[in-house]
Amino acid sequence: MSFAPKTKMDLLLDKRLTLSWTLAIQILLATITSIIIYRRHLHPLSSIPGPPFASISRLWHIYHILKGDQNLQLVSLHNKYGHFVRLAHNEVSVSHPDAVKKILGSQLKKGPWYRMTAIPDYRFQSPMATTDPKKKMEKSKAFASGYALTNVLRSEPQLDNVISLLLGHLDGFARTGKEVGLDKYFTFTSFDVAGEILFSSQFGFLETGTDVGNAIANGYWLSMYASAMAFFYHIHVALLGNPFITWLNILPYGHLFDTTIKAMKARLQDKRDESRFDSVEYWFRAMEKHPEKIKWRDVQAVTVSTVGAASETVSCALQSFVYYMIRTAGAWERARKEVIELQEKEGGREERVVSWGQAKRLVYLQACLKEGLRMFAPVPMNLPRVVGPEGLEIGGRRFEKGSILSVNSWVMHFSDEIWGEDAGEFKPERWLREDAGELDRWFMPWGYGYNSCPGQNIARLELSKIAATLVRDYDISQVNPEQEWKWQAFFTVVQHSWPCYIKARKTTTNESGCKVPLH
Ligand code: HEM
Repeated sequence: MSFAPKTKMDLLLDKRLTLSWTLAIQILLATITSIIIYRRHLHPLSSIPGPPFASISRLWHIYHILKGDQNLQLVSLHNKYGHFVRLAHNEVSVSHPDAVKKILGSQLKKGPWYRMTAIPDYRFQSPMATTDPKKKMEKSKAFASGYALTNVLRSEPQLDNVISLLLGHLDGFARTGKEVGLDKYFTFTSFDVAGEILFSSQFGFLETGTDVGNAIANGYWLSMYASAMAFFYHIHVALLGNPFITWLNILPYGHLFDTTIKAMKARLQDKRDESRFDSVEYWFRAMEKHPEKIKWRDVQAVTVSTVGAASETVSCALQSFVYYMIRTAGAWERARKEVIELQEKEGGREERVVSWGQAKRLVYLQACLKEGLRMFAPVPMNLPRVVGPEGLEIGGRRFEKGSILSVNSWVMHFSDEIWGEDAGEFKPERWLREDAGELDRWFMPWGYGYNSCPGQNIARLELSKIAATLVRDYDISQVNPEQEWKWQAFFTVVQHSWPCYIKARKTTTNESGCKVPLH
């Protein structure tokens, strides 16, 4: 290596290099400053109040997504600023009572955020990932039969089998008196139910009593990643959401994806005759009937996205039901009395799982489930729509083409203006009042409008049967009744860390003379 002194030419080059670096940094700083000034003071949304940092970038929102408290932040910001909060430089969160109808109930294009829901990569364009309303509705229509309640009810006996596996675990905890993490068992159940209803095959969580392949634990990180990276879609595609990564099969939801695709492939090949009429069967038939419209990849995309959409959401709703019911004096007993009275009249007490035919008619229980969904909506993210060329007026404000307006179920569900001063309290009775029908206009755990949850009837079926069976056959109490649960609000919000004790109500005496659960 030579250390020869620098020539004049070298020094000149060094100087030029230093100058060009300085210039580059100055240009960069000037650009950033201009962007900040534009977004803060000149942007069409600049008059909307909100956290100062949110008005200049998406990073304020991302920070709270990663922290897991985006929903509560939004609730308190709306309490402070009113109907409109600037959530990011290009997005306004709206809580005006007309928001649900005017924003979600219209046919505005979905925000670019939804593209992220193409799983495992951008080729898998499910209806959820499709942002154009017409295309999205056309796709959804093609798949609607797989979610129709009358069709899904053909699988009720299989659903009962999965629920019985859950009850078997609960009986085990009742027998030993050990504490149980209901979050874990409810999530196992919702995944296995999804597999059973969609493609007649469970993931094996309940059968093994374990998180097979760590799929659910990994889902936590995936949900965090997805909810933040959705705003940097192109980086996501470059990093993970591309065919190469799919081919490498290294994504952490491997077990869920593999089981789903394996079950579907097996069905396509030779096992189709043995299968019952589950959702995938409807979709295969639609594919055969309209090969020009529905391709094999579309069916894969819909099935994979449905597994994701159908699982943690249901677990969250079930946990919410149990948590609020056991913390509300007299609620569990009242719901139990309702099931027992109905079954004394009609029979069904000996059935391991309460039937849908009965569960759907339990008025108080249904009100409790609904109130649980209001208090703890499983999807805590703002649902964004893009204002079209004609602009949009809401609450006396006009928004121009291209503005992103979004509605958050937590914000709507905690609005005193809509629900009254007791908005923050679990009160199932509000759904039994005469004006309850009115309240439905702002009840949006399923979203609202053309993009609302297509699986809501399946969810109600599952939730009603499990909830009715739990209140009838078990007593549940928190290990520490004072302790609040923990949760993080990413793509979905899933609670954890609220251990419970469980007692089985129907007992019998075993050979050793001990009382054990009857089933
Ligand atoms: C308590 C349980 C559930 C809740 C609270 C819930 C809620 C939601 C919400 C809020 C959305 C998004 C709406 C939007 O972006 O505007 C959604 C989408 C979706 N949900 Fe559910 N869901 C639940 C259970 C289910 C179940 C059991 C299934 C299927 C069996 C399902 C299938 C889907 C699908 C496929 C989508 C994407 C819809 C699309 O864009 O086409 N969900 N759900």
